[in-house]
Amino acid sequence: MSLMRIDNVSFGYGPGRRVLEDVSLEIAPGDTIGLVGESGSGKTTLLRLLLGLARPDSGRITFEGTPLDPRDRAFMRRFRRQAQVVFQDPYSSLDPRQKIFSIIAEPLRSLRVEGDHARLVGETLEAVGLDASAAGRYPHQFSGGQRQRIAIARAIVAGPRLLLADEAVSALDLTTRIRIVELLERLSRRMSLLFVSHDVGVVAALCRRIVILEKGRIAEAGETAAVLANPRHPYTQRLLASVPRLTTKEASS
Ligand SMILES: Nc1ncnc2c1ncn2[C@@H]1O[C@H](COP(=O)(O)OP(=O)(O)OP(=O)(O)O)[C@@H](O)[C@H]1O
Repeated sequence: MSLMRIDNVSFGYGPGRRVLEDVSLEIAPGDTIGLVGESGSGKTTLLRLLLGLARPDSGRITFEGTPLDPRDRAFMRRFRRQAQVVFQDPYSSLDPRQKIFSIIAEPLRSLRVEGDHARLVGETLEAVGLDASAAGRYPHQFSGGQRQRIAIARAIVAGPRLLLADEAVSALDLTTRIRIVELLERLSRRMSLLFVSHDVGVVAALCRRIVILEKGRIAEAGETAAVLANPRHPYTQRLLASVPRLTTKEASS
């Protein structure tokens, strides 16, 4: 069974222009999918719908076969434990007044996860490449890349099956970006990953499948290597032509 499905979803922020039009997408357990498109193509909007933060005007979104319904609080709490998100900006996404322990443990508290939170936070910090002692410090004591590791730790601490990443490496310098992509690659071996990006190169390095969004519609989708080797849609061809050199998985490892 698929982990998450979007069937024929359309959405607009108000009457008038549609932001997403007849979008269908299936996320299987273990999938790594790159969602690519120019600014304004609707990537973040699709992510918001997937998280249940907005509801489609038409079509259906299901998680493990159950339709997402923000009014069903018990289901949404179970769903939030299974699907977590990392945003672009590691500076604004962490509360500067809270210690790292409190930031990472927040989903454990709000999702009422049982168990030893201190142990879980320590293990998760180590899983993202930070020392467990980081728990006692504040966000300003860390670099941008380290903050993004902290944001990733908060997203994975409750053991989600799906990680959604919205431009999660775009704000980082090149070396840090490669390290965080490597971390996401490692994590993707134990959870599904939907990686939203305008950077085809990073998607080529990280994602087995690629979905290309153009003005709210899926222009092309398939195995990343096949789509990039033989782009059929003119939009994909243009997008690829604008990428001077792709960073392939081999080249970055
Ligand atoms: N809250 C909102 N209210 C009204 N329109 C919005 C809202 N959020 C986004 N839009 C519009 O919806 C369209 C899609 O925006 P969205 O942020 O989903 O695109 P995106 O592909 O993620 O872009 P970017 O790469 O720049 O983040 C844009 O035209 C945008 O102006």
